[in-house]
Amino acid sequence: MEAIAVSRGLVGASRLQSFFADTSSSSSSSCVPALISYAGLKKNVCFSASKPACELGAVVAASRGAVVKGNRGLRVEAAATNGSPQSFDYDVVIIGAGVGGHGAALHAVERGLKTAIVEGDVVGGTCVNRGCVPSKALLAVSGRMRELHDEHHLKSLGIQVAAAEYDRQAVADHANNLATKIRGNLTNSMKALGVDILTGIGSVVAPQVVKYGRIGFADKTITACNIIIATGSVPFVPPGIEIDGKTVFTSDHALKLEWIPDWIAIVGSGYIGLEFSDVYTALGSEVTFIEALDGLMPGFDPEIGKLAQRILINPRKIDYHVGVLAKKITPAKDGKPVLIELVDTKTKEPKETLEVDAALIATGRAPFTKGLGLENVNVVTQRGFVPVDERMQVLDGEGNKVPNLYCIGDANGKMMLAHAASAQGISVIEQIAGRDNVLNHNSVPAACFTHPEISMVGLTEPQARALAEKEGFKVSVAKTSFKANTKALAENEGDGLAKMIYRPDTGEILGVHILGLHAADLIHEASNAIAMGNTIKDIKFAVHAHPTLSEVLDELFKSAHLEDHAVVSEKAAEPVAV
Ligand SMILES: Cc1cc2nc3c(=O)[nH]c(=O)nc-3n(C[C@H](O)[C@H](O)[C@H](O)COP(=O)(O)OP(=O)(O)OC[C@H]3O[C@@H](n4cnc5c(N)ncnc54)[C@H](O)[C@@H]3O)c2cc1C
Ligand SMILES: NC(=O)c1ccc[n+]([C@@H]2O[C@H](COP(=O)([O-])OP(=O)(O)OC[C@H]3O[C@@H](n4cnc5c(N)ncnc54)[C@H](O)[C@@H]3O)[C@@H](O)[C@H]2O)c1
Repeated sequence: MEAIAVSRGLVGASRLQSFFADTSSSSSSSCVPALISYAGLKKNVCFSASKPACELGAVVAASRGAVVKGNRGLRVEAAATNGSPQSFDYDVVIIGAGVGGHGAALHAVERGLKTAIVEGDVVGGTCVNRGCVPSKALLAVSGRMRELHDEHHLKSLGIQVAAAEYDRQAVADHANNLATKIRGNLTNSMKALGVDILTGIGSVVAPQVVKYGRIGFADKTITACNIIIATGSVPFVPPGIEIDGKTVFTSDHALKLEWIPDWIAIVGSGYIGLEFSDVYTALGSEVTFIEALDGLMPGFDPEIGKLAQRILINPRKIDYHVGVLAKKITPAKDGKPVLIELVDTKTKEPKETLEVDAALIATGRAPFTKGLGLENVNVVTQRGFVPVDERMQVLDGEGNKVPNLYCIGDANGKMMLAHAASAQGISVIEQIAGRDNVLNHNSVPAACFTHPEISMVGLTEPQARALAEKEGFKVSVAKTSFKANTKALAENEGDGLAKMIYRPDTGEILGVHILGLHAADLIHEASNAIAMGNTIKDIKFAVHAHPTLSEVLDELFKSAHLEDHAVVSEKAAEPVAV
């Protein structure tokens, strides 16, 4: 047997001792036998199909005979393989350098894993270049414009300003410059930590083998103990809609802010539609929403959606058509406007035809997984999404885990948010490093950066009630208004609501939804509580500085009515030494 060294992954000596002390042996049909030795101890192991060559949080192979700092002497004597390479160029190779891939890469280095990231376009992916970052730059401008144009609001604070104007190109430059800056930050952070950034389109050509290079000329091959797919998503454009990038466009084009249409139809009233309606109306456009479902913002908690309609839609130059699909959209041509043919969503009967200056298509996103070579590892995508289990481990056509292959971020469709992609990446690296980790997606917050903002975590009220009915528990709802908050009133921003859905018997927080000033920042007290498994009884005695917006949540937790046995938690009742 040929000896190969264990690379990088630093495993504590005590953990190694207990590993060798454990005499139980594992076996499976796809067992890969190997002899591990450390400080005179020897153990026959079986690298299971689900974790071949990645035992002990250490990663087997890489440079033969290399001495590894921290695990000097830990050796694996020839783990034979089942078609996989016997040694690897990298412990982890990530395909796609968006926020998901970036988060995974940084954490992999922290865990001592040799890491490469393959990027076919520019570092930063959607979020940095065509998503969160430039859109928030535009929203920063729309927030200020909105305030400066709100004479009533300013007067009530005693402020007078001359009419505010904006320079479209300068606003567009702000968004573009910010994306460039953040892209540079991401690239530098990976380079500084020693992540190899490999340029080209990557694909999986065999288990633990990645090819990359120019499209059609992918001629470089690397091997990896673990592969993480993080290839993200692209705008989904329904059939019948013709994109010309000028008068009919997606968020990819809209973020460049090449012009401000007088009248723009926004197809889809989800996150993108809502955020862009905030931008366009602040910059002077009139907006018409076209929404397939029966109400605007169907993804939000219905009560928050209704309030959002009162605050973010009705007072603005926005009208809407709901329950209709944009069946056909023709770009403006030869002096003719953009034509939008609407049909009833349910009956498909033709409704009216709209004539507008521009149309933004914000009807969701499609996974970017074509050409990834997933068929080489027997993986069948579902509507393009890569099927994964709760640990982001890729599942094959028969529902079995594909060893050493993970998929994170938009490409798996679990939760299309930047921080969710990154959190999934970190969770995967933890597993690769030998620490089991399952991300609780119910604790992942989301925010829509309108003015004011909307944020949420966990279940909506209808979702919670459906679950309660199925599992047989009671649900209660607590609410607090921004109108009762001193800081919000000092800012003259009393419009808003915080709502918590919870179990009165246990104090478990099922969901929190906020609409109001800085809602996107406020949500973290609730999301962290859910992530940590804290109940209302644990946090209702926590002290909040006065006067702050965070007192909105303080009031929310305090106003919950818990059943007697749930009121005093052990933690809260513990005497505190002074
Ligand atoms: C307008 C807009 C605003 C948004 N705002 C927010 C927000 O405020 N907050 C939020 O949380 N989320 C927001 N999102 C969503 C967020 O951008 C995505 O959830 C996030 O970018 C997903 O990250 P990812 O790493 O999975 O994929 P991506 O960011 O899409 O990155 C994937 C990367 O993989 C590369 N790639 C693809 N295929 C290959 C291949 N075969 N080989 C090599 N490289 C490949 C791509 O070039 C890309 O760089 C927004 C999205 C949009 C469109
Ligand atoms: N602040 C943020 O976190 C943020 C901002 C922007 C985007 N995103 C992410 O990007 C993703 C895409 O955003 P999005 O707004 O495009 O999608 P979305 O899924 O949030 O909303 C799409 C909306 O379009 C409607 N729709 C779909 N097809 C239609 C049709 N043919 N005609 C009319 N209406 C139609 C849907 O009913 C839905 O309301 C989301 O998953 C979101 O998580 C997040």
